[in-house]
Amino acid sequence: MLDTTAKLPLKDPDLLRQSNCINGEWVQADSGKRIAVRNPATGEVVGEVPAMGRAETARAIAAAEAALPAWRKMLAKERAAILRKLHDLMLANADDLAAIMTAEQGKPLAESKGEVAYAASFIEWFAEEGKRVYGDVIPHNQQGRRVLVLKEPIGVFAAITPWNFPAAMITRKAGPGWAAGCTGVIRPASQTPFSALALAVLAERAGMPKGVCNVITGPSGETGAELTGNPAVRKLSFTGSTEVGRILLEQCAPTIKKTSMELGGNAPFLVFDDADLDAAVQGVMASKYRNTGQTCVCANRILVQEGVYDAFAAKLKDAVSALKVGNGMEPGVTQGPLINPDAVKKVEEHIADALKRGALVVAGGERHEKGGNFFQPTILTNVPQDAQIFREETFGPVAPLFRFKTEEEGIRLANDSEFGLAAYFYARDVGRIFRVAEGLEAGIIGINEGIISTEVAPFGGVKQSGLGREGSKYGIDDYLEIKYLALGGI
Ligand SMILES: NC(=O)C1=CN([C@@H]2O[C@H](COP(=O)(O)OP(=O)(O)OC[C@H]3O[C@@H](n4cnc5c(N)ncnc54)[C@H](OP(=O)(O)O)[C@@H]3O)[C@@H](O)[C@H]2O)C=CC1
Ligand SMILES: O=C(O)CCCC(=O)O
Repeated sequence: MLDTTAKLPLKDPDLLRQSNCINGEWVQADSGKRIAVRNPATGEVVGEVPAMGRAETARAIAAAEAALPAWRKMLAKERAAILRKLHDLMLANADDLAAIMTAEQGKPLAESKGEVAYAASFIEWFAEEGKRVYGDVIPHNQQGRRVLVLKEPIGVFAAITPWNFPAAMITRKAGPGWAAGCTGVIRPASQTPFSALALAVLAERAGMPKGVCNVITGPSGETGAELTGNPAVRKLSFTGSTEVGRILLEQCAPTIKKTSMELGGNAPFLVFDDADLDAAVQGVMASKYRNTGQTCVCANRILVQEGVYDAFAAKLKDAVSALKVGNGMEPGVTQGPLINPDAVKKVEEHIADALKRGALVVAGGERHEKGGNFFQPTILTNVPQDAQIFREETFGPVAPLFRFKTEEEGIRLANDSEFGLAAYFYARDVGRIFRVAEGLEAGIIGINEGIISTEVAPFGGVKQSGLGREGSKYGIDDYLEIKYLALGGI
């Protein structure tokens, strides 16, 4: 195991674990194989984690299955007390959790701290929601009979999570799962396993019984095949690309698992003639450049009505010039690196394609002089609708500005995508606000608002952006089964 203490000084070095948590034991892969995790800002190895295979994944599932009866039998109030403690521990250790996250993911330290608080908020929220899982009494249509509806934990869940939100995408899944009385196996992205393992350390300290929280790392094919194929897993929750979501859905089909899929987006961001342009610029900055453009709800297509197009582009250019690119550990940095060299190539490809079709570079447009995975915050104008960037999620710091004439055209362009996760628009006319909000095909609509993420709201998409909702009172439903009791002879 690598000595990580010098590279990443933490107040509590025990939070950085290079082993996996199965049934409360901290273990290595049977093969002894390990995966190196690199800091995307420096290329340095942050540490190593076990390369678990199918057998170890099956053991983690068996541990969750064994822990299930006692955990589901506990009072929701008792589970909530443990979850509340976990929430408090996350906040108490926020500096260390943020440092671990920035080291493995690259986002600026302030954003990492924000994510730790966001991640903890799901634990707190669902600790409370778990106490309010009510059933129903349905009035019968015959004398002497009654119908009672119970909601019960679905069983063992699996969570497969991405690298862009190494903590929050876990707690948004495991929080409702644990609160509902389910036990689980968490399989984080290979690029960002340390945040997940640190959460397992804190869950243990919070008093979570052995086997309730298992975290495994390893090749996605093998671990994924077991998590989707094992009949003991009754629920899979995935956040990641639509392409992988499709594969996982297929793999879950033989054992008919309940699935939640939070997949790719291609968010339109409409700026109408009547918008407050300064507010719209702020909204784009918050939505587009958050996490260096690497979120599934980042504005991907900025559609600007022709009357305000030039003024908006000029204001956006000013705002982008204030961004500071660098290692997220450095003070003042607002844009960290992209996750890996492939991500940089994809951004370059989208820009080159747009330029070939007549777009103009207003800001950035190239790799950053710092080299590595750093890229300049970019604005493109006059982007045509046949550009690749119109169809595909860029997942990088590129704001492409498209032009539209009428409200109808704006809505049509916004909906011209197979995806439908988030959509945003800025306008002031109240009639327009309703027409556009109702006309947009997306699960989340930001209206004069660039940040739509909060634990109190249902997060999820329509069309090929996924299935199900996470967060809010609805987020626990996917971890519950409905059972109805038909009572006769009364
Ligand atoms: N909706 C979202 O929030 C996200 C969307 N994306 C989109 O996807 C693109 C590619 O990013 P990428 O990281 O490759 O996303 P992926 O969908 O490939 O990865 C997401 C998670 O799924 C795992 N995974 C990948 N393949 C399998 C498999 N066959 N079985 C089980 N698990 C699997 C990954 O593991 P491992 O890390 O080992 O590969 C990771 O934990 C991005 O550019 C972006 O457009 C990406 C991340 C999040
Ligand atoms: O990009 C994602 O994978 C999820 C978006 C994070 C959020 O805003 O909740």
